[in-house]
Amino acid sequence: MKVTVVGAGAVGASCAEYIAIKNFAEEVVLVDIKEGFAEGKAMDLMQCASLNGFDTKITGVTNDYSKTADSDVAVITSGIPRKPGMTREELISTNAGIVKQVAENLIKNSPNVTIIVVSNPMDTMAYLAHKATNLPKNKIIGMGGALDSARFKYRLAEALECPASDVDGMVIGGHSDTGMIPLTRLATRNSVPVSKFISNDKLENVKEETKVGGATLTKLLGTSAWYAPGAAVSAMVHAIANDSKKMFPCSCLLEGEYGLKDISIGVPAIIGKNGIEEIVEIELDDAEKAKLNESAEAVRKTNGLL
Ligand SMILES: NC(=O)c1ccc[n+]([C@@H]2O[C@H](COP(=O)([O-])OP(=O)(O)OC[C@H]3O[C@@H](n4cnc5c(N)ncnc54)[C@H](O)[C@@H]3O)[C@@H](O)[C@H]2O)c1
Repeated sequence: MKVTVVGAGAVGASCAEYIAIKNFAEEVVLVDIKEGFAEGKAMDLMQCASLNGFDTKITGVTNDYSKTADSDVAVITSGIPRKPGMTREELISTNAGIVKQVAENLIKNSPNVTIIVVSNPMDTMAYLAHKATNLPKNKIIGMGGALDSARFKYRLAEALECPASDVDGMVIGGHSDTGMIPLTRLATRNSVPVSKFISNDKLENVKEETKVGGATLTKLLGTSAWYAPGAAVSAMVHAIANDSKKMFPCSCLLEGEYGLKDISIGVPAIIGKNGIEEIVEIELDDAEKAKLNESAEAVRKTNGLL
């Protein structure tokens, strides 16, 4: 498998590193617009090969898409991240132009590529990638829910005072501080509803901490996070490479599922060699349905700024 990662910054490089460490891809091409930056990151990462025991070949190029030709998967992380106090939506004016141009360059060189969009505001950037490339809807996946769900599980494990591997949970909806919907009703610890272990107040707190998970880190770091975002993308790339049919909540173009149309937003989907193999429609209660509709309205408002 050949993977292109556009943007060799914090998230792009972390994603390339996790892909290499998992040792399932033949080649990762890092692309950046900053002269020499991707080449430098690729060289640094390749110097980990003998230490971390991987054979994946990582190369870096400055804005040369000919080197990305025939990629199976491309990850778009190019663009600016938020600074403390900013919302993801505020990045649209800079990132929309970058994502559109990058998506067009990618498909010129890899017409059969599956694209994973990471740049924010992610749901709108995934929608834009659909419009810019006209790829089949299963070939463009927005990464948000995989990360938000990992953050949800982290907060659940913290509240339950148990290992994260004991808990399961999912976040759907828009990838924004207000649009995320952590599904506390369905979260479990080894199949037992988490409400058996913690109070409703604590569960409400977990939900709120999850929603501002990115903002909390941005405040601490001065820029947005990269390790968990990189790990979340690499898990999705791995599912495509292995045709694992693993379920991730991710931003999918909806055509009537969940009663929504012409919008890319976070819902559970099966990920395999064809990208989105199937959108899974789970039964939501009335409150969750209302939240999803509200979240979709907010995403549509941001889409209107394109
Ligand atoms: N979806 C998510 O869950 C999630 C999580 C974290 C970050 N993000 C988003 O990912 C993006 C990247 O974040 P980061 O922390 O890696 O930022 P960063 O600044 O560290 O890296 C971005 C890189 O993109 C490059 N770039 C800019 N324009 C480009 C172009 N036209 N072509 C190629 N490269 C270009 C920059 O030179 C830079 O190296 C941001 O928009 C951020 O908000 C999304």
